Amino acid sequence: MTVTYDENAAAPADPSDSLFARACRGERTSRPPVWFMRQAGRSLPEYRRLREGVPMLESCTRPDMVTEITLQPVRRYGVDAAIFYSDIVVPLRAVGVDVDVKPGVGPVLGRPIRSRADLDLLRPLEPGEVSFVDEAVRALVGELGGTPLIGFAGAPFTLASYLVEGGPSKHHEVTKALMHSDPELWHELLSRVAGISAMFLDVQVRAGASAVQLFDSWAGALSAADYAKYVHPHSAEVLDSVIDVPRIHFGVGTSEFLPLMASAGADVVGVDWRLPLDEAALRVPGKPLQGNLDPALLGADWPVVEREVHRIVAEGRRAPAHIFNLGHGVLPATDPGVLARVVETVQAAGGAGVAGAAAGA
Ligand SMILES: Cc1c2[nH]c(c1CCC(=O)O)Cc1[nH]c(c(CCC(=O)O)c1C)Cc1[nH]c(c(CCC(=O)O)c1C)Cc1[nH]c(c(C)c1CCC(=O)O)C2
Repeated sequence: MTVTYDENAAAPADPSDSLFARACRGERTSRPPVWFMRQAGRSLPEYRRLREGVPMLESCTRPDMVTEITLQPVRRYGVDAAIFYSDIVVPLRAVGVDVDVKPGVGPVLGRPIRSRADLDLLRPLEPGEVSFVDEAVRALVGELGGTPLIGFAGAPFTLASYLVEGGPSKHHEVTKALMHSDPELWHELLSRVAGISAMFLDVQVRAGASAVQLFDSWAGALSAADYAKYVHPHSAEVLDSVIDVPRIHFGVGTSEFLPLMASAGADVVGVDWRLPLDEAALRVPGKPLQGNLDPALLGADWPVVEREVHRIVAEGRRAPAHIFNLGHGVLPATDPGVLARVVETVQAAGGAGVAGAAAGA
């Protein structure tokens, strides 16, 4: 026994040596790194206190608030990565789109974008228009030390759905009608949104983010054929533009076209709770996977949650590498105590302390 590297010991000083970064590169780790989508936010009392009286999108423009909110779950849970606190519509608002986030609803537009004339509203994002992002990322990278910071953006389809529908939509019917009736307008719209998302990621990466995640939360509303034709090229444009850091590509309900999500340019493929990770590993061979505990199950009795965590850790071993996460974001009513126990359980999995041999390091 010469290997002494303990993966549960204090994080290494360089985020690129972290367990999370190694898993992103496809290295097999002794236990999965763990973080949660929406780990910052309403499930945390300290978040609710800090946000009191400050509108969501305003909080995103205040680097002191962004920094504190991003750090809150890292302190509380000891997760293996931080995710930058912001929102997918922040860069849209920065270019002048009249969008707000309504509590309990989501992003809502003053006026939906549906015609060629409306496209003028979607001009390219200048980095200076989101200087508050640059500032907050730099502050965070300093505070986080060896813990990696994940930057993110909304994928073109998910953002376009909000823009075209004017708000959250169950069936995305106006969006789909536009996509099929006027493909030329559709592609121009997605290409503009892709440029904005790519620049939003670029700002975060240049400021020091260690990885990025592209969220295509509503892509699962599409058929594989429509995804391939109308969306894939634009998501690929965003992912291809990212330099030097790992790219996680996540969608909800996208199990039927997981290989397309991978081929759009993902280093890591995010999987929701519908598809077991061992099955996902067969669909995207060679790709590290991220996921996939059903966030709704966090409300079940602890033995249920614990069994699910163990199942997911075991199934994740069928992939080259696994990053433990939920299958979608933390729900606001989630008990933070349960998330803390999930982190503990994942971090104790896989023979903590005897990391080297199992990690094949
Ligand atoms: C679709 C989407 C949005 N925003 C986002 C997505 C993609 C991920 C997903 O599918 O969940 C991305 C997002 N939004 C937020 C983050 C921060 C980082 C994190 O994950 O912790 C991230 C990564 C903060 C937020 N974004 C939002 C909150 C809640 C705001 C509040 O405190 O009221 C947070 C913490 C608001 C928001 N913004 C959006 C919705 C649907 C909502 C919820 C509206 C509601 O139910 O009140 C759009």
